[in-house]
This record gives sequence, structure tokens and C-alpha cells, in this order.
Amino acid sequence: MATAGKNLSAYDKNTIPNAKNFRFGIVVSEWNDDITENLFQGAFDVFIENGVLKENIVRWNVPGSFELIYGCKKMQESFEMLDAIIAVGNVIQGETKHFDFVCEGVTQGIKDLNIKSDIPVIFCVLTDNEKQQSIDRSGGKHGNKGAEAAVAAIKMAQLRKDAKFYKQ
Ligand SMILES: Nc1c(NC[C@H](O)[C@H](O)[C@H](O)CO)[nH]c(=O)[nH]c1=O
Ligand SMILES: CC(=O)[C@@H](O)COP(=O)(O)O
Repeated sequence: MATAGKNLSAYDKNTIPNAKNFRFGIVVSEWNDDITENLFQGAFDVFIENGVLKENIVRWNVPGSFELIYGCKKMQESFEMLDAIIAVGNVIQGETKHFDFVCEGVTQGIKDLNIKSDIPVIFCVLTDNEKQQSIDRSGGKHGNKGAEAAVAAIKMAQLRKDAKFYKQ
């Protein structure tokens, strides 16, 4: 189902573990900050709704989505107690192929971070053909991708915790 068929902000609280003991990082791209700020707020609000303490949410900013890779890597290295990180960005097609390279680079880079580190990085990067699509997915008619990312972060933090338990 495409995004157009669902509300990105909708989730069943009964399927979400209580997150009061989890600690999260959010790395936010400053490109298209009118969009990325809404994505950040969507994620932040879902964390608070599910019991995360404000002092357990760390935010860093980076210039653009391509820098999310390095920013998330350094956050993994700097805060080993984090349970998950969300990478927040918004890439919008321009006149050239730069869009393709930024999107592919960020996608592969964040994938690599998930392989190399024990702290999961959630992909909250909108890769849109036009601005209206970004507006629609950052608190508009299709909900907020940031909310969806926070739900994923909580679920992955719980999976990571369960995996450590079974490894004992
Ligand atoms: N055009 C967009 C960019 N471009 C900038 C790159 O992300 C990067 O910061 C630059 O190439 C320097 O390394 N970034 C976005 O996040 N969104 C865009 O639409
Ligand atoms: C994704 C981009 O870097 C892009 O928005 C830049 O625009 P352009 O391709 O017109 O240089």
C-alpha cells in the first residue's frame, strides 16, 4: 500500500511497548527545515505520548540529508546508551540528477550504519518529486512520517532489548 492509502501518524498504542526507559537520538537535516522541523515534532510527540522522558531525547542538526550519515555515525559513537536513532531529512527533486545521488547515498549510508553498529538508525527521509508531497507527509493529509519513524524506533529498541536478553 502506498502512503496515499494510509495515515502515517496512525498507530495502535496497544502494539507499542512502554518506552519510559528508552533513550533516543534524532539527527535532523537543516535542508528544507520547514519540513524537517515538522518531521522532528511528529517523532518527538510520539515519543512523549509513549512515556519517553524529554531528557532522554538527544537532538543534533546537520546541514543536509547527505550529512545524516556522518551525524548518525558520530551519535552512535558518542552515546552508546542510546536505544535507537532517527535520521530526519527531506530531499526534493530539482533540475538535475543530484536528487538521485543524495537519495541513494543516504539510503545506502544509513543501511550501512544499521549493519555496522548495534544502535538501529530509523530512515525518516522524505524523497519527494515536489514540495507538496513533502507537506502532505510531514503533518499534512497523509500524516507525519516522523510519527511513523518514532513508532519504528520504539519497536526496534524493544527488539534490541529482547535480543540482548535471549543472548545471555
Ligand atoms: N537538495 C537537497 C539537499 N542537498 C544537499 C546535500 O544533502 C548535502 O548537504 C550537500 O550535497 C553537501 O554535502 N539536501 C537535502 O537534505 N534536501 C535536498 O533537497
Ligand atoms: C536534491 C538536490 O540536491 C536538489 O534539490 C538540488 O537541486 P538541483 O538538482 O536543481 O541542483
